[in-house]
Amino acid sequence: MLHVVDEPVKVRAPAKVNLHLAVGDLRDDGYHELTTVFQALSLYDEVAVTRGDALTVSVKGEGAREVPLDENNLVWRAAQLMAEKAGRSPRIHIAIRKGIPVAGGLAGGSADAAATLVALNTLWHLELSRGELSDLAAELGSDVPFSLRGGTAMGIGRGEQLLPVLSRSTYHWVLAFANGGLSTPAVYKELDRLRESGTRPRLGSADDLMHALTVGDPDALAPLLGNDLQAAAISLKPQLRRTLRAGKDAGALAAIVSGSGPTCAFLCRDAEDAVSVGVEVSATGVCRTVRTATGPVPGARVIDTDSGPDDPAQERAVDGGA
Ligand SMILES: C[C@](O)(CO)[C@H](O)COP(=O)(O)OP(=O)(O)OC[C@H]1O[C@@H](n2ccc(N)nc2=O)[C@H](O)[C@@H]1O
Ligand SMILES: Nc1ncnc2c1ncn2[C@@H]1O[C@H](COP(=O)(O)OP(=O)(O)OP(=O)(O)O)[C@@H](O)[C@H]1O
Repeated sequence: MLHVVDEPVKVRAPAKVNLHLAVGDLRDDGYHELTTVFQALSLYDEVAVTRGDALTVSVKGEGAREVPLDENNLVWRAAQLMAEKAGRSPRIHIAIRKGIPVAGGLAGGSADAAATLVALNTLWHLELSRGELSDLAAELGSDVPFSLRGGTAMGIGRGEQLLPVLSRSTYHWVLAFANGGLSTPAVYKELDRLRESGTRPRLGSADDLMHALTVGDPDALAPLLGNDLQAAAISLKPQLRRTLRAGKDAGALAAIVSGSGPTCAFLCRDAEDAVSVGVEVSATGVCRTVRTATGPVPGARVIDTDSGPDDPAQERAVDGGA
């Protein structure tokens, strides 16, 4: 699709949940060896890129005040990386509309970075392949290649090397956003500390979970969800226990911390159950707000200007939200 020069290129990128997150040993480079299964969710950030005089960033939406507007923003680094690759200067404005909570364990910053790569590939007519974009994505962060790809995929290495996963059917989720975020490095560090101070069980192989995904039955998938970072996230934010319990009590099939937390994700049997779980969790007051989402959905994609996170079919707040 050829874009008119001054028209913004808008890209929408999804949040993720780790259905399985097995954390191995700490490597010499400071990262942990992972075996993870990602699923992309219908909760989105939107990034609009236009030509400008200099590289500038603006942010609005969910948690916007906590997001840096300088080189500490992942989109800034994504723009610089693309500019280097293209041999040009990044004279652009990047407008981010956040639907994904900041530092929530849902890969919001990674979504924005992936969206920026896709947007600049279009704006500058670079025609980089998905593979080339994925290599650049891996330089920006471990979750960024998955934000680009979406769907359901296994991540190995530090999570950046993706392998295909066969997945049937659509899953229905409730996401409970917490007050405040958790720092990803701090959660990994806490897991190391917990492991040093006692034997903690480690998640086994993802084989059974992968089989359940090929069948597509949420009841079979639910008991197989697992996250080695969950204990560490709870250790840093003990109130997450109550949130997880509220999801189970409300009738969710499973309740897990998403990635490094503190967002909790509740797997539900169908769309109707998701709404009732969301309403009930919201009424308990254990979290800041509640959203329903489905997965898997595609990764970062250029969108038409008249659709996006406000599209009620894509992201819904649960009525009666806290
Ligand atoms: C928790 C997850 O979201 C699960 O998918 C990811 O592992 C985190 O991915 P991310 O936010 O893209 O993380 P990065 O920006 O690559 O790394 C941030 C920090 O998290 C820790 N980190 C991250 C990935 C990994 N495999 N091992 C780690 O120990 C390291 O301290 C690293 O310095
Ligand atoms: N575009 C961005 N959106 C949100 N936070 C950003 C962005 N760029 C940089 N940051 C910084 O990165 C930190 C982590 O943000 P992010 O929302 O990506 O966390 P997360 O969802 O927990 O990440 P992950 O699930 O990949 O570990 C924030 O506290 C913020 O300071």
